[in-house]
Amino acid sequence: MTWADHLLDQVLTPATLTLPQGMAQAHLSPQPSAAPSQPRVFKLVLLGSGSVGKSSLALRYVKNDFKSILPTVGCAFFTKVVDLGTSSLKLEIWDTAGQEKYHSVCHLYFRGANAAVLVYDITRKDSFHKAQQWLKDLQKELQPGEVLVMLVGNKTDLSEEREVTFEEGKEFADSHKLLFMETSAKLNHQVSEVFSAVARELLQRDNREGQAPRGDADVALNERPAQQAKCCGHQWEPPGEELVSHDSQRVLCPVPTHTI
Ligand SMILES: Nc1nc2c(ncn2[C@@H]2O[C@H](COP(=O)(O)OP(=O)(O)OP(=O)(O)O)[C@@H](O)[C@H]2O)c(=O)[nH]1
Repeated sequence: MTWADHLLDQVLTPATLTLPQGMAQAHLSPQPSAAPSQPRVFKLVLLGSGSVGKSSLALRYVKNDFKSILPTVGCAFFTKVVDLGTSSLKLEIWDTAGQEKYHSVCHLYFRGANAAVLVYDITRKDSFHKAQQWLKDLQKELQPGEVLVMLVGNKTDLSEEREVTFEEGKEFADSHKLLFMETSAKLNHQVSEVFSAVARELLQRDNREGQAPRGDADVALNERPAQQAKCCGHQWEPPGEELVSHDSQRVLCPVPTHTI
């Protein structure tokens, strides 16, 4: 049995969906669209190799914290309301597992995304190449322009070990019309700027195109066509009973490994 099969087995067993204590459960019945007074909701997915700092960026942004985190299994889920002055929106941040053994599972999470942040570690060339591979995967599975993509080179505090120059990152981003920034989750350098830039661009696009956002995670997971995905020979459907959604909380979905 491969790791992906093993993970899917866990996903298909509702008993494994242990919810962190003290968190309310939100049932996955279809939700009405957000009322006009509610902030618009956008789904952002973090993609990239293992250990590049995806969870650390999310944790820094949502909780302004930096600490040792176990590798993500499956996906972790955060929400944050972003105040952009004249308007605000709610970002649902899906933090995917970067280890290669979870690669096929991660594809399940970028369905329905409004934005993807491709993260690499500036001290690891291989992670830069992997971010490029993720872009190809996104292009294969999504319509052009369907998802806003930002490239992020993390760990600028380790600049003496740098293997990817700023110019290389910028050049790749420009040639593919991606937003680009370098960050340090450790030093809290440019982290909120990444998410704010994505949020601002999403709002502008949404206003420009007059397109309704896809709604919150609960709704997204109940959209049958998006929900059904073939992976490793399985026809996969999320358990569908429960998903915890709490502002500024990290929730593991669907297979819990650790909570923050
Ligand atoms: N020096 C430095 N270390 C960082 C930074 N961001 C993350 N790290 C460290 O890099 C390691 C991996 O960080 P994670 O946030 O777990 O990486 P990830 O991409 O979520 O990893 P997976 O869950 O395996 O996909 C941890 O030891 C972090 O403390 C950073 O900006 N600078």
